[in-house]
Amino acid sequence: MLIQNESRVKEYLPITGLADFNKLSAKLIFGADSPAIQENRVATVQCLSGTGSLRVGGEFLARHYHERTIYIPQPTWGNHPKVFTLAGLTARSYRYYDPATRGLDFQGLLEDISSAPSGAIVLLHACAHNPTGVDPTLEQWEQIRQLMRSKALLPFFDSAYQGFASGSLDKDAQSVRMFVADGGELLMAQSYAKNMGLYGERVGALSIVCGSADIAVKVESQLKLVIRPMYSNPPLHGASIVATILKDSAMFDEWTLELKAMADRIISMREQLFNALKIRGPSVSKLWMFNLLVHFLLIPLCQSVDHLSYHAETPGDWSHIIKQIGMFTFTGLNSDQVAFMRQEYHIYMTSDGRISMAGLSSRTVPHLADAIHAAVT
Ligand SMILES: Cc1ncc(COP(=O)(O)O)c(CNOCC(=O)O)c1O
Repeated sequence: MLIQNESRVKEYLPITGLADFNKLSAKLIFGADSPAIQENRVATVQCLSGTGSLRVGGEFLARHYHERTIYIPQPTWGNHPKVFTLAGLTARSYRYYDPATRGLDFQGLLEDISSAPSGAIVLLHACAHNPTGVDPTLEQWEQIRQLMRSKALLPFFDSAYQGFASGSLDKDAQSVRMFVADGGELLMAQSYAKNMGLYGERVGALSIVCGSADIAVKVESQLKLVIRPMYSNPPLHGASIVATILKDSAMFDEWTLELKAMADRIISMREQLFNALKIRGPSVSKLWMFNLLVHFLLIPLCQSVDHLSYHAETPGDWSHIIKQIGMFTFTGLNSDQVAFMRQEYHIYMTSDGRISMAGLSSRTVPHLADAIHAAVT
């Protein structure tokens, strides 16, 4: 890979990073025709990957924004609460995942965001929610946008998987672009760790969409005052790789093809795992049978019993595996079942039952399906 500006290979970058990289990153997420970019209302700084972008954004808000509370989805990426708390914000959660359906708790989300104080900050995963793999539909995103704008809540988008979820860079940015299109403000953290495979290069960007070009200039200068004493200026190499690819149409096209192939492979792993589990029969544990008995026999007999909030002890029909999207799947396996699979099948996943679909192959799917089936029956 020929890195442009060879003569600058080891020189410091400015505090805000590689200018080409910043412009191209904003274009990638907001779209080339974004009104915010055309009106120069976007302040973008290169940061140390997604984590660094979130932290710089958090520190900026703690210093300059009137509300210090940030609402974070429950569950979320494990590092989010610490990043924002250490930046000086107060992290609170909003309901996001429904264990019973292994889908979005949309009602709970709306209720919790509605009860946030006016002006509060709300963290939103742009696509491929980590760890659940559950994303709102476009209609639900529109409802979220209307609610947030009506309460003057400040969106802080986190995009660590653009293009990796659906295979389309534009599709995976739709949620963000809906908010930018309404002319409101937002913060946007971008990571190239996954979608460019640049994990260790620590390449990311923070963009703040402002109300005017004049405010964007002021915001950029305040961002420099956050960055300078934190890490002074960002690394050159990774940002040069990204800028070189985004600038060159042939390389960009090659990248989008590779990205789609990676996303399609993950989607195919989901289908293969779902089919492998389906042919192994229903995941019906004894406890699950007992619950069914209680639910359909005993409860109707004693009407006074409140409707038990019924949670399947096991994930049921597994369709959530193909409904969820992106790198991770929230299987619905509990910590005992995860421990069983570790001990008996040497399969390792986080204790909350999250698996990385990228780690699967056609060869390993049958072994995983055997282990899951043994764990839930
Ligand atoms: C939602 C989200 N935001 C931000 C980030 C930060 O990524 P980075 O700082 O590497 O760009 C990540 C990376 N997570 O890593 C995979 C895992 O959960 O084990 C992320 O998932």
